[in-house]
Amino acid sequence: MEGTRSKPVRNLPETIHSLLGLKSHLTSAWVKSVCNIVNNVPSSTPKKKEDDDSVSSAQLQSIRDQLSALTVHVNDQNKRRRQILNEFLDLKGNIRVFCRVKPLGASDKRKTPVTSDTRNVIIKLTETKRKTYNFDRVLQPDSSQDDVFLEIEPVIKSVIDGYNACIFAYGQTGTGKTYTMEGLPNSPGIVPRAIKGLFKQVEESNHRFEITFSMLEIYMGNLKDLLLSQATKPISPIPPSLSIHTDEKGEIEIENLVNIKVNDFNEVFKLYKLGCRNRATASTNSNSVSSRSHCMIRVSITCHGAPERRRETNKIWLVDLGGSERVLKTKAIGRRFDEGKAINLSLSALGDVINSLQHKNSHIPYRNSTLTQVLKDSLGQDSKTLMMVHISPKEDDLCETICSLNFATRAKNTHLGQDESTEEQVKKEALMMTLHKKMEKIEQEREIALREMRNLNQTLEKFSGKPHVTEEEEEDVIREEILVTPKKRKNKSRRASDVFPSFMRPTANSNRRLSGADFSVIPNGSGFKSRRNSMVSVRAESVCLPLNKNGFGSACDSSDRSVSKSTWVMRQNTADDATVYSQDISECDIKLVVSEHKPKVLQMGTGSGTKPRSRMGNLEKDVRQKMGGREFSRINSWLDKTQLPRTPCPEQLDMLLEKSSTQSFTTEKITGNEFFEKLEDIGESNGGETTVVKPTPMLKNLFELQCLCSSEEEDQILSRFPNPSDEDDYESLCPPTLENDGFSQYIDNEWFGVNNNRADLERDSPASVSLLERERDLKQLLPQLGLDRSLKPNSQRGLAFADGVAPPLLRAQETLGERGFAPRFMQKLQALCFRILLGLGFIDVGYDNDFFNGLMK
Ligand SMILES: Nc1ncnc2c1ncn2[C@@H]1O[C@H](COP(=O)(O)OP(=O)(O)OP(=O)(O)O)[C@@H](O)[C@H]1O
Repeated sequence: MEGTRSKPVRNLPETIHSLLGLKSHLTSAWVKSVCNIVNNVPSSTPKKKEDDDSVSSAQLQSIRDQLSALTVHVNDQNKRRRQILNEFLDLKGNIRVFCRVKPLGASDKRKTPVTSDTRNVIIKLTETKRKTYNFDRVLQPDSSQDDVFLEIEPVIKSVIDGYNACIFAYGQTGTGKTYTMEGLPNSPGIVPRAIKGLFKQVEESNHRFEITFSMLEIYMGNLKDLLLSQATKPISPIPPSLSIHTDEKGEIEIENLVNIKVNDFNEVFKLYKLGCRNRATASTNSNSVSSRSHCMIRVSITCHGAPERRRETNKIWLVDLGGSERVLKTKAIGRRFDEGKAINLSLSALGDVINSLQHKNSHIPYRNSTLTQVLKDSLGQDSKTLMMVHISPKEDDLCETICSLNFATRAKNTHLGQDESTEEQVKKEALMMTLHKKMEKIEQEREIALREMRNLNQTLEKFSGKPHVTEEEEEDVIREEILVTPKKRKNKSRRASDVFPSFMRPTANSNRRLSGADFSVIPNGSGFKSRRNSMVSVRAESVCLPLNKNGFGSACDSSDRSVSKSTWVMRQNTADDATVYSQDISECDIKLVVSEHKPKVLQMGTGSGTKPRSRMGNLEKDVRQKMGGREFSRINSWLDKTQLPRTPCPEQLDMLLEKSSTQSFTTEKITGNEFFEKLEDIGESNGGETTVVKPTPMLKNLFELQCLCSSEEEDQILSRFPNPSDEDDYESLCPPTLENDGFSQYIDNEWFGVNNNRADLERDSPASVSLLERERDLKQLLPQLGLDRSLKPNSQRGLAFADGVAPPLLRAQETLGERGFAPRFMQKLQALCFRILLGLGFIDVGYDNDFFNGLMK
């Protein structure tokens, strides 16, 4: 800089000299032209900018035009692809039957009577007699899960194209149905691959899809929602009964079935795990964890504004059928026998339906079983059906294998296999190959177009700050707004109990049928409160079951009737019933007594004779579950409501930690803390300065967590804590005493480390087992929550916890200041802790004075 500035000074004489030398050139024309240049310099910059602006806006418009053209092009390609795929699947057959042969076990050295090639299964009946069964495809014992999915893929694509589809696994118990459908962690089966495939297709598509997930079970002819946690106690709320309906378009809808919107595979996986836990399995002679029911997964897909799709909303059913086997062979008795009978009856009905469809009969006997009623719109017409028949190559299983193969033969497309001449088959194969190639070409072109669209969108976003929104996407946003808004007004509707005399009010059962888990409240006395402000207790007062000689009546022989009349009741499994659950008993009559809960003033101390707050834990759970009902559309909130106890999931924790500004416990004097504003002025005034305790990150953030109860629930909980308007009313300031129930009896104070006298915790209760399973998670989570850092090295009763004892999550003693706060503070604190417990899902945990005293030490 120095150099450049001094240079003209140094060269000034030379410059003057040269200018003087040039003076002959300083004509008026020269001066004018220089002036022009000089004039143009300042004015040229803004002008250039204007040009840039006009160019970029033109560019933007051109990008938009290109995007619109590409959208049209891709839509067109989608349409063509759909047509070709449909043609391809038509040639293959809309109902296709595959056979999968299970590999022989290492210990099974005997010779197998089953041999196979890619299309045929040959059974050696005697030394001289062989029988051949042919299929659309035979998956031989060495076939992998990849090979299976390769055959499934076109069906998944057709689901994206708006067709209904149904893939089910059929076969004798233990032949690998669950292996094919679910697979193992290292070799996933059809269900995870299909769902992943769907999400991949959705991602690649230029449309917006909404995907929902449901999971149900047909057990003994009755439907059970697998996404609803089973009630474990007699007083738990009864889940809504499911019933099958056909809408005006002929689509099947299952009323009250939980249908949860899912955004990615992980969400589906969580729900799937939840559903599997609720499944009915038992040990049979053939399989130690045999499915005693049909497990059905439904994935529904909605896409608005895609006219090239067959339907706006369509679905795919993925069904793991119950194991078929001759009940004589299994020597099943009692419930096992009934289960086997029910499974066989519904499988036979399924075979009848498929056979009638294949023969294009005028009457299709859908109504013969619950299974076929549910699948009605996904079997036949233009739906894609794929049946995987599983057989065992073992000699011992030969009879079952022949039964399964005969079943499959009935279902098989009569136009395929041996009924076709070789010439016809070759012609068809060639045509299919051509179609396949065409489809591949279109897909490649589409992929290029989509990539280009993505690039253009990025450019557009860079220049204009917002992505290109198609008309369809705009419509979606508007539609979502329209759909979401009315939900908020839901609770304002009047109840039948407000309007009708008692004899006209719906019964508990009809309520359940009509409105899911929404129980009707019978007003008790004149002061009927709205649901928002009243506590409701629900319990089954009496249960009348039509017991026959064999115990509970089997519904399998009247599936039609049982669908509409089935009701749900919990009962404990009897010793001979090893089935993991048994919720649904047909034709039973349940009297529901629903009464309003009146909050009462509580007695101080644990030893009080009367415990007016008894069953409060359950009550809260009831309310939570009831409020849950079918209204949850978000998977996490659904899981929060259905899985107790649970810890915040890792994603929530990440979010929580990210949000957390303070990572360690501190006690300091602050004013106007946001957290305590929520608790109102609970601190003790101290010379004009409010002494409060800065909340721990965990407490603070838990408050914000989604898994905390809704404001409505909070109101209900807080209504149990009387407002101490009258300071002299010491009774009202007593902490609530919740009667221990369920697993809380095993953990009560030990949970919080207040009373360590009880060394021998019982570990065999299912509840305590699940709780202790959580303990491991919680221990791992503590460092993340910053709780471990708050420990004092010599703390006797700090946050350290003995092995095997559940961690004292909320015993953050340092944070809670000194003793001597007014009872009012105690009371508010209890309310807060209760909320946190509820948020964490530990609502069953009983707590009493000791807990709070320990907390305050
Ligand atoms: N193709 C296969 N390759 C490897 N293992 C298999 C295969 N098929 C089945 N198995 C194994 O055989 C066992 C029984 O299989 P699975 O539970 O899937 O049978 P299932 O037909 O679903 O029985 P059920 O009807 O009683 O539920 C499992 O341990 C499974 O891993």
